[in-house]
Amino acid sequence: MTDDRIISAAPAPGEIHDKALRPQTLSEFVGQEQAKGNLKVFIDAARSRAEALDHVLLFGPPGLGKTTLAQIVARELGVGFRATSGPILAKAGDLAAILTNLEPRDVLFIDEIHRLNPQVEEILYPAMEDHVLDLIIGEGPSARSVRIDLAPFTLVGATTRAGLLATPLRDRFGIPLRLEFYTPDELVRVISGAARKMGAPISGDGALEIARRARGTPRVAGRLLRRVRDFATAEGAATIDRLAAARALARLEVDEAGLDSLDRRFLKALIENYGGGPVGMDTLAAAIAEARDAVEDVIEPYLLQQGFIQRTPRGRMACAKAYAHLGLEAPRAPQGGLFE
Ligand SMILES: Nc1ncnc2c1ncn2[C@@H]1O[C@H](COP(=O)(O)OP(=O)(O)OP(=O)(O)O)[C@@H](O)[C@H]1O
Ligand SMILES: [Mg+2]
Repeated sequence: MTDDRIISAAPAPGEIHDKALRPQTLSEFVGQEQAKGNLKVFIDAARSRAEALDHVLLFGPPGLGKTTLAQIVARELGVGFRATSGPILAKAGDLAAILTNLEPRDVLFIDEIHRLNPQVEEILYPAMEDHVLDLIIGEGPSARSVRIDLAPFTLVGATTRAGLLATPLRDRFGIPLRLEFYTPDELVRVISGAARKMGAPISGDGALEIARRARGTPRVAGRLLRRVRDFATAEGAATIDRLAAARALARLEVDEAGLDSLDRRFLKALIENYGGGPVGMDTLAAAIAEARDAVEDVIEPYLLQQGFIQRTPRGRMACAKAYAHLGLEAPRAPQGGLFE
């Protein structure tokens, strides 16, 4: 299962520390400079006009800080925060109940908004556009529709891939923001901040060692930090330095590039079973016995971003870097059609 991985970007059940480590303000939120810069302008403008902020869509791979950013938006606006998620909202009435309870300018956060049921999505459209709810009361010939006015509110939606949203829904977000993978330097700041909050002394090069292997993802960085700290405690080390971090990460089977056994299994299957591709995602996911969604959300984005694999119209292909990483010889470019 993907979620058992130490470097899985999905939250583990009972990952309680996450909350305490969450940055509380925009200035405390590391990285994502472009998204943050734009957001700050729009938040300041909405505040000064005492209006609800336009609807915000946050998209990007898991664990990059979508939930954290949504909470920060509410805090910076000085308004209330309500959180729910696509799969939880089973019936239109569930969403209606939440919407009618919002105070003016509140932030409603809907995580996994690509998983809304179509009936729920339908009542969301007029709510987002005109701040009204159109409900049908009764059935058959006696059914009638009633319109309820809502307080102006801000919907913050989060999804791993904006392409999963229906176009009419996507178009109703005035502020779409893509979150990017973090650089190792940014992750060093995330890790140092988290270590300080945990009361775990860590050296600069210790933080860098973890950052380099955290797949550009703060949630992974936080999880690795906690495990590395456990190893350091067991060894009686006062400070987490580079060597302590490297030793612990080796024991966790996270390699130099931040790939774990599942990533390596994916690359191996692509190269050894399918000659480096191109091969379809369904075939590949089946080859490593994982759900296609999990592979597309969790494994693939980082491998793509790091240039281990390439997406082509005919399927996924291994790049030279993947062969090199696994210590395999890459085929020559003309025959193999290999990408650099
Ligand atoms: N920019 C950041 N600076 C510092 N810490 C961060 C940052 N972004 C995320 N984190 C930390 O990483 C963890 C994961 O963040 P968060 O839960 O917001 O991710 P997410 O994008 O909502 O993930 P998912 O898509 O899985 O819901 C949290 O513990 C949070 O404190
Ligand atoms: Mg989240």
